[in-house]
Amino acid sequence: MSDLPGIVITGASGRMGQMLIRTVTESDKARLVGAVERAGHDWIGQDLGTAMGGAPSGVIVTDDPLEAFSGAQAVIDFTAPAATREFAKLAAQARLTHVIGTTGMDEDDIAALKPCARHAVIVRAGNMSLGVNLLTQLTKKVAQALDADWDIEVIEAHHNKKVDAPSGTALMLGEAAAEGRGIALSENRESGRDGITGARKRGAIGFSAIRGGDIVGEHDVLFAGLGERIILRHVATDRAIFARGALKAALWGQDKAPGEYDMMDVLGL
Ligand SMILES: NC(=O)C1=CN([C@@H]2O[C@H](COP(=O)(O)OP(=O)(O)OC[C@H]3O[C@@H](n4cnc5c(N)ncnc54)[C@H](OP(=O)(O)O)[C@@H]3O)[C@@H](O)[C@H]2O)C=CC1
Ligand SMILES: O=C(O)C1=N[C@H](C(=O)O)C[C@H](O)C1
Repeated sequence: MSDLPGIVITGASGRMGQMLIRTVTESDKARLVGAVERAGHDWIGQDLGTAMGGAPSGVIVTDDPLEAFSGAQAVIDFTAPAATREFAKLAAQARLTHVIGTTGMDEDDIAALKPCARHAVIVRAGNMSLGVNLLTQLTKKVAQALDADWDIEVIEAHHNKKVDAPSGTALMLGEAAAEGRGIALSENRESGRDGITGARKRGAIGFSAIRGGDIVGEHDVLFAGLGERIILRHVATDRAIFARGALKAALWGQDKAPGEYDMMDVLGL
């Protein structure tokens, strides 16, 4: 039996689930040992490779996460907030590295991870790509250099199946801008403008979301001053960038102490 870290993918049939399965399967640094889907899903009990329209893989899709986690070293989870909360408890029980890409988690969801991080290495980020994590650092630096005469707006675009807004990435970028400016995002966030909104509040950090077609993910951080604008932009054209980052995080977590980490820790940024 190989001693490469064994990885389980949750939400196996999803857009990211399938991309993660391909990424882990093609990697020579890890092996795919489990695939989890929701009870009642068509894929349950089927060979994963066959379900994905390819050759048999030897991994049977299960709706029993605890069973899948028991033979693994890491779980990569891009699903939904309620599912991620449940997976976090089970990953802690099995002492796994839990890589969380799920977005749209509220304060309660995030607080629920804390006790799990006493037993599991949790790496969570709204975006696992190298490019966006670099952009986050750049955003913080630019915001540090500019005062509130420069209005900050985060504009994001995603495919028409996305269920949460602003995107996890937009919130990461907004947090970085707020940190650079030395303010709390929660007290300065402005989103969903419609109707007679009144003039823009000085110092606000604005968010706008576009949804359409098959857009993978695009993010602009706009710094609008008097007579000039700076735009920092990231364009994702392939979901493989998120999957590669997530696999890197799962491997990185193997020799770390339990706790909560993000992609900045993984990438050393
Ligand atoms: N951090 C990052 O870098 C990135 C994060 N994301 C985030 O990842 C998440 C998933 O995105 P995407 O793949 O596009 O979405 P999809 O809807 O395509 O996939 C989500 C998958 O999770 C499954 N799922 C939901 N609830 C459960 C459950 N209780 N048990 C088992 N499986 C469950 C869904 O099953 P079912 O269809 O039956 O509901 C589905 O297969 C989103 O939050 C998205 O924002 C996406 C890309 C990058
Ligand atoms: O749902 C998506 O697709 C994506 N979600 C993440 C987010 O909310 O920022 C990352 C990426 O932009 C794709």
